[in-house]
Parts: sequence; C-alpha cells; structure tokens
Amino acid sequence: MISMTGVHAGYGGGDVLRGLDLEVAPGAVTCIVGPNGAGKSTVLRTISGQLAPRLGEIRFGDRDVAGRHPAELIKAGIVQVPQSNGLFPAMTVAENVLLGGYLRRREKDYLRRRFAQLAERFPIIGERGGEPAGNLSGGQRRTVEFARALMLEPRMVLLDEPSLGLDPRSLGLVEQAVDGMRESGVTVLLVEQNVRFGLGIADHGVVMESGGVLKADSAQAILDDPEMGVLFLGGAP
Ligand SMILES: Nc1ncnc2c1ncn2[C@@H]1O[C@H](COP(=O)(O)OP(=O)(O)OP(=O)(O)O)[C@@H](O)[C@H]1O
Repeated sequence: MISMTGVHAGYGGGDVLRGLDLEVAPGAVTCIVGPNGAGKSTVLRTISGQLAPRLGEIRFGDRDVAGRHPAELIKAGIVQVPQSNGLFPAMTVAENVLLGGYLRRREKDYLRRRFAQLAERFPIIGERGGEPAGNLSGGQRRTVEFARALMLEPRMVLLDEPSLGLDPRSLGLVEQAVDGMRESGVTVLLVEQNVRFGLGIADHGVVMESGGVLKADSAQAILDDPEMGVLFLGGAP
C-alpha cells in the first residue's frame, strides 16, 4: 500500500529520517513504536505531505507521492488524524465532521449520505451533532476526529498517538474505531507511546530507532520479543 525507500527528511537542522525503508501492508493495521525522538511522527508527516522528504521514494499503490501537497494526498486517499486537540471546540460536532469533506464541499448529496453513514457507525455524532465539540469528553472527541478523517472514504488513515490523554474506557472507543477501519478495508498506520495498547490493536509492528526501522514483524512477535522490552518499549511488555 505504502512503501518508503531510502527516505531522508527533517526540519532544517539535519535529517530526522535517515534512509528509512518501510512497507505498510494494505488493509491491515500497522503500529510504529520506538523511543522519543526516533522519528515516528515524522514518518506520518512525510507520508501525509506535511513534510517533503529531502531524498527517497514514497510509493502509494503505483504512484510516487513523495513531496505532494497534503490536499493532493487527501484526494489520493491518504488522511492524517493529528496528535490531539484537532477539533474546533466552538463549532458543532456535525460541523467538525463535515470539515473532513471540505474537498467535496459542493457535492451536498454525497456529504449528506456519507455523514449519515458515519452517524450510524459512530452514534455520538448523531446524538450530539448539534452541540459544540468542546462539550465532549476526550474519548468522544477522538471519535469525532476519526469520523472527520473518514468523511471522504480514505484508503489509508494515519493516526498520531490516538491513545494520548485518554482514560481506559475511552481506549476501548479507539480500538473499536480502528477495528471498524480494518473491517471496511482501510489501511491504518499508527504511532503509539502506549506500546501495549498500540501493538495490541495492530496486526503488524515496526520498531524505529534514530530515524530508521530497527525491526518489522507481526505486532505479537514484537510484543513478545524480550530484546524489545527495556530498551525500546519502556519496560517489558
Ligand atoms: N516541527 C519541528 N521542527 C523542528 N524539529 C522537530 C519538529 N518536529 C519534530 N522535530 C524533531 O525531530 C525529531 C523527531 O521527532 P518526532 O516527533 O518524529 O519523534 P517521535 O519518534 O514521534 O517521538 P515523540 O514521541 O517524542 O514525538 C525530534 O528530535 C524532534 O525534536
């Protein structure tokens, strides 16, 4: 689905990604873990076009999408859910969800139909659609962020630390949403500090270190690997 080859990218003060090679399997959930500063979020930003790689190739299907504008990548079917606080709190829940359809804003019938589908899948959107998004709990807000990302029926969703700041019950909502994406054939690539949670909801795992991929395997194999424990996963998983 996505394959990155020899990718170098950074923010001006030297490369954060240094010749990164990564394959993301289609229709599955892949979780990237690794120490702070390894470049996990930078991988997502590079795929979604927020950061142009200095070198290397990023293939999405049969296209090279490296360095494309984020709007073009959304049209191609890649959407990123930012780390947190991605909603406009004074706007209603429904308005926030509909923002995800901005690129097709003139197609009112399509947007209405798609919104109705998402309201069926995430009941909070129908139930609280007219309320300011700022009224919702953390887990509910995350659900609205997911629904917004799904408005244009993406083929690939990038999630940057979806568990951040959530209580255990809300983590269940994130897991359900990710399971739903997998069931509908969406490819999911997520970054998680909460290693057990992230690898627990994923099919494949990737361990990053110093701007490269140290190990890629099934999520379970990475969870079970004693070497991964203390050094990269912040304690035995
Ligand atoms: N906007 C930015 N401008 C300058 N440097 C940045 C920027 N964003 C990240 N960096 C630097 O790039 C490096 C990698 O950051 P990145 O966010 O990709 O790491 P990460 O693996 O996701 O870790 P973390 O969990 O700490 O975010 C870090 O040294 C960070 O300070």
